[in-house]
Amino acid sequence: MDPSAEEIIALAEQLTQTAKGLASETHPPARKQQTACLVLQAKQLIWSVQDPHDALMDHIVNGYTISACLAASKLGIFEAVPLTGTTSAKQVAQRCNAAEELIVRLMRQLTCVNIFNEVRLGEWAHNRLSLVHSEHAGPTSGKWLYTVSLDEMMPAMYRLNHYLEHFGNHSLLDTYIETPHSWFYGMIGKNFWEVMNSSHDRIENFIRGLALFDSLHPVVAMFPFEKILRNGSNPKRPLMVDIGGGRGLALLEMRKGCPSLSGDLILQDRPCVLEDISYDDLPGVTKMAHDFFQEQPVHNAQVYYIRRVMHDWQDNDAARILKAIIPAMGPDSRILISDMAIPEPVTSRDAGAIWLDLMMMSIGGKERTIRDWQYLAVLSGLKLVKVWQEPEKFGPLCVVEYMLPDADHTPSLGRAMVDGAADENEITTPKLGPNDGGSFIEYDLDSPESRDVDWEERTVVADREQSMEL
Ligand SMILES: C[S@@+](CC[C@H](N)C(=O)[O-])C[C@H]1O[C@@H](n2cnc3c(N)ncnc32)[C@H](O)[C@@H]1O
Repeated sequence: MDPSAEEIIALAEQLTQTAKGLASETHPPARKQQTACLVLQAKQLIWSVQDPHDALMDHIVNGYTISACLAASKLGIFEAVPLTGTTSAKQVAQRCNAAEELIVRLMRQLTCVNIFNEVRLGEWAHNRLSLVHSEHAGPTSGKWLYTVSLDEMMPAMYRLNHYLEHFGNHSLLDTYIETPHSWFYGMIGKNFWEVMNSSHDRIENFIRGLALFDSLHPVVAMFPFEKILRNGSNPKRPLMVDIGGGRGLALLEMRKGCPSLSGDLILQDRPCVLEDISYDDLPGVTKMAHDFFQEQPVHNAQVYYIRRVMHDWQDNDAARILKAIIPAMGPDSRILISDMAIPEPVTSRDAGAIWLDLMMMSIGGKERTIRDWQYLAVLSGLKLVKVWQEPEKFGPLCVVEYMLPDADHTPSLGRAMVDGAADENEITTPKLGPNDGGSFIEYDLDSPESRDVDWEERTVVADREQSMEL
């Protein structure tokens, strides 16, 4: 079980090689990738050599670090320490209107995990790991991500074992109103949105935090809209309906990023969400109150777009949302779902995203694997054309492309991207033979091995396939 000296040396040498490569790399995206690789290799080295009890202790420390971070954030400690220079615990205590001893004890915990430097006894300065928590970091501050992910959502999931003890081990997966989240906040009988809307601060903080996730979840970069929609584009035909579109930011990105496409952009959401959005916020976008469980009123749009919505819903309700769109679809209309496709099997490099599935579990939702997206297509009576995914750029985020089962257009573009040989006109308007079935290939639901995995070591030994073509 314990690694041999040779294995440890090999891991350390691998790390040195990656560090040397990084030192000579100047291209920012490549540097980012190499840095991620270096961090993963460093973690692998630690996991190999660390005493298992020490590793367990690290998890315990993490739990307490989180509570120290949240309390520090609430007290304003991250802002009370100046951007440059140092400050004493006494000054921080005065600025935060809190007891000095409290400040010292919280900052000690943070200092131990390299959030803040204690430059002299009782005197602290920011470092790169503390600054990101602070409003000093401007719009990229992680503060609001923390507020949503940890302050609002985590306490419920942290108590999952108590929830299961109370409701039983077969509960949770078929309810939205008896969830860990609604239970923790004493609002059994209310769904997630009702709990969120129960306080103005709560929903405000949530929306603010969610907005930060926007920059991590692009629209135009994840699907070749202009290439695929070009031939069907027509000023008289709706271009895109953003269903459950929130504040409509996806549509703004679409208009800006795809200038060659014409047609209306329509934002659908609940009336209370749309009320707050002015015309100036969303120039050129039509707002339309619509309950997505009711039949879709906009017919023959090129795209029915659904981002970060389906993961709120379990399969039967997710299928209801999709079935409500089907009667409105034209022969070449597409449903594009931008969510996540959990890699199977997961590995350590997926940890930065997989936690979202547990967060969704706490409110009765779920993230899906490609097989789950396939299942949802069958349940809804749709054809899964392709799952667009570029793990190196966007991790497990993906765009799932559904069409009507007998759709007369399918995007062979994906294949062309792989082959690099097809003529562009052929690509966008392929004519299929009666049994062609488009790019719909059989997916073996019993075999999750979409990655080449060394099961002995449980490490990925080859790159995950990009944009899995189905
Ligand atoms: C997580 S947000 C995603 C918002 C947006 N698509 C984005 O990516 O920023 C889920 C959205 O679904 C909307 N929603 C929830 N139930 C709905 C319903 N029955 N009909 C229409 N929209 C609904 C919510 O109001 C919210 O804006």
